[in-house]
Amino acid sequence: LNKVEEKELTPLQEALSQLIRRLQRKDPSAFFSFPMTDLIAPGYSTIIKRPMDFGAMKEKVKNEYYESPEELKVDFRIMCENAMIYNKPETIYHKAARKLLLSGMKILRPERLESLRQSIE
Ligand SMILES: CC(=O)c1cc(-c2ccccn2)c2ncccn12
Repeated sequence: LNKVEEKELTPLQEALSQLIRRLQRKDPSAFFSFPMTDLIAPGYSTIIKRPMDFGAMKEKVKNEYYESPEELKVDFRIMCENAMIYNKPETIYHKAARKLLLSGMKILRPERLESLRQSIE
């Protein structure tokens, strides 16, 4: 290990990081990379009770917050649903969120998470 203690990732952290990489490829405009601010989204913090973004998910993986891939799936769904709540249906953000949710649910489908969990037990 070099001076700055480089922590090895656990198998779960490796698997979750790979899932996030796959999910982020479905957000080419990076609409979901960073938390919303009331500056770019007026009233966001009063309307959305559980803000979530890919950066926050990566931080939770790093801090070993997630104990299973299913917990990551919950945050992913919240992130997409937040955008479909805050943004009107005709906006690019609402449409991007709906599309991202659909493609994400394929990546995170139960069978895949099952076999992933078995592979790291
Ligand atoms: C995801 C979302 O709700 C969102 C992302 C963005 C956004 C805006 C610029 C760059 C990246 N993401 C945004 N802007 C205004 C209102 C809502 N949004």
